[in-house]
Amino acid sequence: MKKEASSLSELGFDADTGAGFFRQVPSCGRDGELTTLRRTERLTKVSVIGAGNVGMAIAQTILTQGLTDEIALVDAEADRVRGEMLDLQHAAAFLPRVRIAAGTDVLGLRASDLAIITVPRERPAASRMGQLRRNVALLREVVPAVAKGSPESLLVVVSNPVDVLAYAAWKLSGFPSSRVIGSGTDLDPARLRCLLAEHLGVGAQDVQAYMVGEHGDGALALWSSVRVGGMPVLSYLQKTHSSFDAEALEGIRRAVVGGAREVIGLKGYTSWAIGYSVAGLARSLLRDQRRVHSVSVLAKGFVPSDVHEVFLSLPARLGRRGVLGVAAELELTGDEEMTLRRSAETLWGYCQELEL
Ligand SMILES: NC(=O)c1ccc[n+]([C@@H]2O[C@H](COP(=O)([O-])OP(=O)(O)OC[C@H]3O[C@@H](n4cnc5c(N)ncnc54)[C@H](O)[C@@H]3O)[C@@H](O)[C@H]2O)c1
Repeated sequence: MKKEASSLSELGFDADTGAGFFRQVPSCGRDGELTTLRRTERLTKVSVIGAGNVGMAIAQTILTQGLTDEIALVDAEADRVRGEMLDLQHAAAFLPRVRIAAGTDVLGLRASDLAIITVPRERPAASRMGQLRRNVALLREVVPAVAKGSPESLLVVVSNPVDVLAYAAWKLSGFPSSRVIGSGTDLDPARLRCLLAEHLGVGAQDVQAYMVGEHGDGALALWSSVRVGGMPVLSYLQKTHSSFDAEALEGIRRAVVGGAREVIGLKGYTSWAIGYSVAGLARSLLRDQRRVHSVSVLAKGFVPSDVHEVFLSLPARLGRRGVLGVAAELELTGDEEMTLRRSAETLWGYCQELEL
């Protein structure tokens, strides 16, 4: 495919960066000399590895929310990633200045503050373990390269199965666990919040709800955390709904965790909601917001289990240095505690088989 120029220097103009267009201020270094900038002047860089449906939804949400000065896209498909870069650059013309670059080589990535992993493509496999081995084989290429080029970076893993892949990324990066996060169940309560917001006639942002555990079918709703304006929603539903029981709650939970499957069945993939979820994580991390998100973190010592080193979603405080803390106590029923323990043990089985 014929490539059009993406910069004036590609059309034969000297690289200028405004040197002649503006008069130089004596005390200020030349544009482009980013390595000489003091720490307080340094720009923020987010890298997105995998410029598919999910990677691009994340990149565009981060762009429109003004969370970074630079976005680097990496994808194995050269035309696709260049097309996405150009499209996003044109979109950026409507927004405050952000540099957008793209390439096919993860090894070319340098000095990211946050690297977001959304590879590979989800493809059916004969078994869950088969799929895991295939995905981990790819992470073996990608993660060490990211860690080499951006040794101080925070790492957010979005690829599924996210809990096991976050564990793999932690092992393969050699980073402290506080700098490796799986997007986990941050997204999972979105549908619960939408359903409750509609039922109660409020905005979904006013519905506070957390889910924990394994992302997907095994996610547990922390019912006691579901509140609107500080009011407990569960006791309200109990009072107003005649056949309200554990089964009704499980029905809601299943509808919530099945939400993504329904979207995939209808449009082939999910993108917008995960885009907003991960942009929210990026904001908390890069802007040191110290907000609490339910994300996949090293759960050692935090879940009722003897097994070690699994990544599971728990409410965690996120800031510029990554995971700053994990919920010390969860209000779980005996059954929920059992489910969490079972998830931890199953995930640990997979992690051990991967021999990382
Ligand atoms: N955690 C969550 O809540 C959540 C939600 C949605 C999707 N996902 C996961 O996100 C992942 C991506 O989904 P998608 O719909 O964007 O898939 P996609 O196929 O649209 O995008 C994947 C991209 O990865 C690229 N890629 C593959 N191998 C590569 C390599 N070696 N180097 C660089 N790029 C490579 C492909 O070219 C493709 O563009 C899947 O694992 C999916 O399950 C997670």
